[in-house]
Amino acid sequence: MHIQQLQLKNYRNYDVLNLSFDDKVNVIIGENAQGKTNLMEAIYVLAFTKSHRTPREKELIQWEKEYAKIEGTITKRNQSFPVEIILSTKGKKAKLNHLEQKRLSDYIGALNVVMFAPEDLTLVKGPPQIRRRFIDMELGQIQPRYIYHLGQYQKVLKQRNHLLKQMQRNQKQDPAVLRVLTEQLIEHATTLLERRFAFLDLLRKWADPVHHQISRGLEKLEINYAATIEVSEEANKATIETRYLAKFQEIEAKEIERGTTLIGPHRDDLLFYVNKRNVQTYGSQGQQRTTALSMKLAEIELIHNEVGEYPILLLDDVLSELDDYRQSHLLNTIQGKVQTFVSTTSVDGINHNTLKKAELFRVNNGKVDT
Ligand SMILES: Nc1ncnc2c1ncn2[C@@H]1O[C@H](COP(=O)(O)OP(=O)(O)OP(=O)(O)O)[C@@H](O)[C@H]1O
Repeated sequence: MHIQQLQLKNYRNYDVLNLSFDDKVNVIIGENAQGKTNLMEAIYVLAFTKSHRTPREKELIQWEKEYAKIEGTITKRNQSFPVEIILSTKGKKAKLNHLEQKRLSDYIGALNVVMFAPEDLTLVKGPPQIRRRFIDMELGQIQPRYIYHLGQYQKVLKQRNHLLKQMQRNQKQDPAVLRVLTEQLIEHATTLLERRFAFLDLLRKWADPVHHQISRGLEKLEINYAATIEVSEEANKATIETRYLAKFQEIEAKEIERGTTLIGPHRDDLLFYVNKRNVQTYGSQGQQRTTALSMKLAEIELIHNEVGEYPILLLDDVLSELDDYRQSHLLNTIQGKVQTFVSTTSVDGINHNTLKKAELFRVNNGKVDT
């Protein structure tokens, strides 16, 4: 799939922008703070309805303006269709084929995007929420129903945490209410866990050969899911539910004492092993980078396999962070089949042929010259 056109209005430092893209490689070049990431971010928002760098959507609207609009024309399975996101101080609207979608989960998935930015290099070493976010975003874009379940889980989690806080403060609360919320939480937690296990199975299938190749055959990558209950990935729904229930009963007093929910998918993590050693603890910086790159490349193949089309790849200021070998591997892999956007302050040191043939966009203070 690819994005043919992009129009922005009041988006970050862009007043009005109207661009047509090459369906192979587009290089966004400019000095610091001119709007390169803003442009990449706009494409990301068009896919996910939210930014990769801030949860505060107000920041996306140009200062002093009431709303921001991102419009795109997407080509997928040989058909072109418009997509649109409108952000305003009152909320957010997502339109597909000019029709407003009631639920964002009905919109997400229309456009598939894989973003690779310097912060993704911390996927391995960084805090667990980075890895949970990775699973949630990537799984969500191939299975929009997952986003719905995630939303339901978060809603109940919030209510349950609120209740536990009240119980912690010795405010009179009916323990039966806690039991009801626990049951509801378990139901959604089980669905999330089952879907995450299935996703991981797919991810491994692609990540393992990719990693083997980038490491020149020297490394074997394994990815494990660390859940807050003891359960195998093959476990069925009933078993997962039983394990959650038993654990919640075991830790009830502790949860009240702490005033928060201590187990569930919101506390799970991914563990990466290279040649049987944990990369988070023992991996060199190079191995951690290779692992992060393997995950991104695996995602591209996974989406291709699940959706039937390659996603759009956004490489935001990340090529210069990779050494020549990893850079070439990445560019060779995507060459000719993945519409790619590369942002950079300079093309010096990026010698790959793919970039020499790319369409250039020069960004200067919220204006773009082609
Ligand atoms: N809501 C907003 N309204 C207007 N301008 C904004 C808004 N948010 C950010 N900006 C401006 O956008 C610019 C930053 O753009 P961006 O993050 O795309 O930089 P960049 O070109 O990617 O630079 P770098 O190479 O340093 O990452 C800054 O000048 C900032 O002041």
